[in-house]
Amino acid sequence: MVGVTSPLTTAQAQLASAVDILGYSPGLHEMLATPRREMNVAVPLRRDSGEIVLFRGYRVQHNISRGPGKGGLRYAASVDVDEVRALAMWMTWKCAVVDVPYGGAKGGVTIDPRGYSADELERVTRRYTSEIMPIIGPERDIMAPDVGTDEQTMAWVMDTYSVNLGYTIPAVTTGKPLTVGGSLGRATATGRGVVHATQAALADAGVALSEVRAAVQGFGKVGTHAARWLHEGGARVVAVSDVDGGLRADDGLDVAALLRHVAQGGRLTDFPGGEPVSNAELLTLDVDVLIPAAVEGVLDEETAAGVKARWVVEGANGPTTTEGDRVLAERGIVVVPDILANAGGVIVSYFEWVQANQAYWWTEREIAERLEQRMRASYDAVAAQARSESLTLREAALTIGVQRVAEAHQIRGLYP
Ligand SMILES: NC(=O)C1=CN([C@@H]2O[C@H](COP(=O)(O)OP(=O)(O)OC[C@H]3O[C@@H](n4cnc5c(N)ncnc54)[C@H](OP(=O)(O)O)[C@@H]3O)[C@@H](O)[C@H]2O)C=CC1
Ligand SMILES: O=C(O)CCC(=O)C(=O)O
Repeated sequence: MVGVTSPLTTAQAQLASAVDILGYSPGLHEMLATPRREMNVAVPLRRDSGEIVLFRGYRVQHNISRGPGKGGLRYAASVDVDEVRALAMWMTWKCAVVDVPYGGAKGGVTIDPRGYSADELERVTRRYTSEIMPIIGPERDIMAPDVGTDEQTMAWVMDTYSVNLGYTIPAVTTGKPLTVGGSLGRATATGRGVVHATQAALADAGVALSEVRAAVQGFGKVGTHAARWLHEGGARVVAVSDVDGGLRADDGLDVAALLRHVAQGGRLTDFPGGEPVSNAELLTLDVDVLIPAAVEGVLDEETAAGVKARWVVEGANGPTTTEGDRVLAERGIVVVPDILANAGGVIVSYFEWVQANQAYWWTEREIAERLEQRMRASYDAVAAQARSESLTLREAALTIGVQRVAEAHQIRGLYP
């Protein structure tokens, strides 16, 4: 996507650094680096106009040693198999770091959803699901929304899977609408978890959320809720952006009014309560906390050199390249890594799957409390490892995640 370094290069370099710290053999490294299973499918679509177009679709199960594959489904024109491989690998370490009983998977279709009608997107989703039917299922691989997909997409996937098997199977997807077995709190979970991670990192430095100024890149399913929870927690959100650019207000944006404006169909950049700011400028604003919550690779070596925030909390997957990460570390900027910071989504997806399997629904308060507990416990374990081994938070999170996966292989007898 954005940037010169590909997401797969970044993901592989991160794994290599964890393997180096853990002292693993080349054979084990290769096993951890290699996706367990991949499907590459053609997804034809008859457009509303009658024209036939063809997309590529992928589902990559990077690792299934700790449980079923788990991870989102992305619709974007820039999707390719290597990006999906990287995202699937990050899911593996993420699920292990926050100790949910899953492996890691991800899916993608090379389609820009903005150019297609809802009926067309439904047909694409049903065809893609039918093509990958053999490898998904509530015990095999469970999908969730990612960039360009949403609750409706998950309802179509669940329905297609269910009608093929002849009965309703809500646990095949998470992030579904509540009416078909979705969970309270899933829609807001990733953004909420990002704010729990932010609070935990700030607390390590004796700083309260109410004392900080923050900028959020990306105003989708993650960014909107991150901005909202930051605002509600007393932080001053001074800039937000979407693909068309951003808005800044040095005294703080009225996030509640901005969310209402966007919910009513307004463009973020047309909101009257701020000045324009570009996506590039947003990353180097004079803030305490920077939350990249859009796409990969935006914090490369050059951009990282200009970051003024003291904390970078990765709402997106892979927003920082390996070179960007080195520069941020050298400059003493604390990076709360994606596999920890944005894990709130998969944590509540896990709660949704548990509820669907038991056909018993929890209250919103139970979900919020359990999410916070798990985010806090995961952050504390990563921070303790970072302190005791003199690692960055990313190195600590990766070594915890990679080690848990390697141990699962070892105990199952799959050690090479
Ligand atoms: N959804 C989830 O639960 C989880 C998502 N993530 C990760 O978080 C990130 C965002 O996902 P999500 O919020 O779900 O996706 P959405 O599609 O809901 O939102 C993406 C946002 O990023 C904006 N955007 C797209 N391209 C750019 C760009 N080049 N520069 C700046 N902004 C851009 C979009 O703008 P516009 O709307 O105008 O297109 C939109 O505001 C991804 O990396 C995803 O993998 C991680 C964990 C869980
Ligand atoms: O909720 C999930 O299962 C996974 C969400 C996701 O794709 C991610 O965490 O990157």
